[in-house]
Amino acid sequence: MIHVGINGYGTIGKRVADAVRKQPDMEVVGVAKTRPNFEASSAVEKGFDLYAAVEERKPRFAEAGIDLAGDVEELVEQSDIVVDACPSGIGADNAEMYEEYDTPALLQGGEDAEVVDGSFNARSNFDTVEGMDLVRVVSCNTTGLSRLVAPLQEEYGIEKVRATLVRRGGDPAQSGRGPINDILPNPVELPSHHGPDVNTIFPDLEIDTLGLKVPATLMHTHSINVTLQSNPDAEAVRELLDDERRTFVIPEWLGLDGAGAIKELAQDAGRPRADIWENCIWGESITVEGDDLYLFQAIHQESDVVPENVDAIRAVLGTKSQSESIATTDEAMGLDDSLAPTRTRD
Ligand SMILES: NC(=O)C1=CN([C@@H]2O[C@H](COP(=O)(O)OP(=O)(O)OC[C@H]3O[C@@H](n4cnc5c(N)ncnc54)[C@H](O)[C@@H]3O)[C@@H](O)[C@H]2O)C=CC1
Ligand SMILES: O=C(OP(=O)(O)O)[C@H](O)COP(=O)(O)O
Repeated sequence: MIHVGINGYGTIGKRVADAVRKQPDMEVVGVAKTRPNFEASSAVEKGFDLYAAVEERKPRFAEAGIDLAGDVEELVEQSDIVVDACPSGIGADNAEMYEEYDTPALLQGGEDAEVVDGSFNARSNFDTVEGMDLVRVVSCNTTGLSRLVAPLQEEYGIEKVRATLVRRGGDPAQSGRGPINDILPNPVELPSHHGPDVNTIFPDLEIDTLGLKVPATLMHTHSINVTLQSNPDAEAVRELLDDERRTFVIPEWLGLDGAGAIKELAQDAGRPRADIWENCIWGESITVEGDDLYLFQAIHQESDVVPENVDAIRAVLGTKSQSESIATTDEAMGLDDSLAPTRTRD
């Protein structure tokens, strides 16, 4: 059994904790929280041991009637690996603690590439992180781009990727974020961090990325142009992408016109928290003009990195091969249960 600690139990941390708990080869040691809130309450309800991330705030847990199993340092010491899902920048601050206890850790996409020994995407570079102390699971958008690049690169070769990322303003519970009535170039300078981040996974790839932020909370949407090194027809590209494990090529008949409908489908399919772990690629958008491929895809920012974190645990510890790990993760999480009966998988 791999003993996994989760430090930071918010949007990403709570999802990773649930996914890790479902794995046949993993056990959640506990989760660290800074304060008692609704997420601490649900962690207790789920039976996760709670550890205090900030010593001085321990009395607040006692006042809320929440028992603590210890301090975050104890969690780190007892864990074979820690998934750090703290807000951007805090993961880098925590690196010293992980080093002190000689516990490898996964940081998230909000951290800078320079902070870690390597960046990770299960489909693209699983074998590169074994034995590393500090690994970054790249951001939701970067994960979505990497999953797309990997099969296209292998099958057709890529001359250049140009991606415009229409980013949700905040997650549904982040009531303080925006914009609420605007469309912002964000960042206004090129490239956005996503292109250089994709290059931490594919060092030699030519890629330009532009970002916008819009008043939406459900998903990001990508407008993609890939100049290929060969000229496949659109149907071949559709089949290639449909055969990937963590992509969902949306058939036209489903009538999914946007993120709202996709989330509704996930809810109807009984997905936990209506999560969509796959890239959602509109089948009709897949178009090839000469050697230029175009498509639209939607990315569920709160959950696409969750199976990636699970695979990164095994990749760092070297306990399973890439294909074994991805298959185990997907089966345990229910990712193999397609959102709609559009394909069969071996
Ligand atoms: N929310 C998203 O859409 C995605 C976020 N990420 C990345 O994941 C990381 C976490 O993001 P979210 O889960 O969205 O943030 P969040 O704010 O929802 O959750 C972070 C949690 O960590 C807690 N925390 C704060 N300081 C802490 C400390 N010192 N020790 C332990 N816990 C602490 C917060 O109270 C909160 O519960 C960031 O690097 C972010 O860039 C990556 C992909 C998507
Ligand atoms: O990793 C994410 O997005 P990103 O790939 O645009 O940085 C998550 O959606 C978090 O982004 P945020 O920094 O806007 O909360």
